[in-house]
Amino acid sequence: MSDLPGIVVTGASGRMGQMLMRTISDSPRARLIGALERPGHDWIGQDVGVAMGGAELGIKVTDDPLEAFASAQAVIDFTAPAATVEFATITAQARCVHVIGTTGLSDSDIKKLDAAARHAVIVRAGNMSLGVNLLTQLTKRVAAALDEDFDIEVIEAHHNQKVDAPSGTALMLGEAAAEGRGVSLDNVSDRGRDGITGKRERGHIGFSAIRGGDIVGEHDVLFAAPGERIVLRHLATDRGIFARGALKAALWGIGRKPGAYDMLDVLGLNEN
Ligand SMILES: NC(=O)C1=CN([C@@H]2O[C@H](COP(=O)(O)OP(=O)(O)OC[C@H]3O[C@@H](n4cnc5c(N)ncnc54)[C@H](OP(=O)(O)O)[C@@H]3O)[C@@H](O)[C@H]2O)C=CC1
Ligand SMILES: O=C(O)C1=N[C@H](C(=O)O)C[C@H](O)C1
Repeated sequence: MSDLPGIVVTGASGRMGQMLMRTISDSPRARLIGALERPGHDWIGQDVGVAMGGAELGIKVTDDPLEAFASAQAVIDFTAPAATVEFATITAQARCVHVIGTTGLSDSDIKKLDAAARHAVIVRAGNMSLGVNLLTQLTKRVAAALDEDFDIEVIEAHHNQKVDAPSGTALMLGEAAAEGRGVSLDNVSDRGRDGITGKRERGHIGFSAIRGGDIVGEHDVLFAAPGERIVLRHLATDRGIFARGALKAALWGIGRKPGAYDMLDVLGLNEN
């Protein structure tokens, strides 16, 4: 039996679930030991390799998180807010690393995750790619360097199956811009403009969301002033960037002290 760290993937049949399982199975540094789906899903009881249309992997998809997490060193979770909050109480009991890519979490969900992080390592980010995490640092620096003559707008585009808006990444970029300006995003955020909205307020940070086709994920941070514009842009063309980031986070978290971490910690980009 291999002594590589054992990893469980939740939301196994999802776009990210399948990408994660392929990434882990191909990695020389980790092994896939479990795959979880919701009760009643067609994949329950099937071999996960076969369910994905490939060769047998010797792992049956389960709907029992307690059983699946018991022997895992890490759980990688890209599902939905209610599921992620439920899983966090179980990963905390099992003392395994919980890597969370799920977006659309409410403030109250995040409070519950922070409570679980008192007992277990949680690494959470709305985007696990190196490029976006670097872009948050650039956004913060540009926002700090410019005054409020520059209106900041975050524009994102995603596939037509995405259920939350603004995207987790757009919110990370908005937070970074607000931090650079020394303000709280909650006080300056403009979301979902429609109708007679009145003029744009100086100092506010706007968000716009496009949904269509199979767009993997595109984000612009626009700094617009009279006579000039700066655009910081990230284009994701392959979900492998998120899966590789999540696996890196899982391996980084093993053996670390309990706490709430993000990808800046994992990538060594944290300036604080
Ligand atoms: N942080 C990052 O880098 C990234 C984050 N994401 C985020 O990850 C999440 C998933 O995205 P994506 O893979 O595209 O979405 P999908 O809808 O393709 O996959 C989500 C999966 O989770 C499953 N699921 C939901 N609830 C449960 C549950 N209680 N138990 C087990 N499985 C459950 C769903 O099952 P069912 O279909 O039956 O509901 C589905 O298979 C989203 O929040 C997205 O924004 C995505 C890409 C990158
Ligand atoms: O749902 C997606 O697909 C993505 N979600 C994340 C987000 O909300 O920012 C990350 C990435 O953009 C893809």
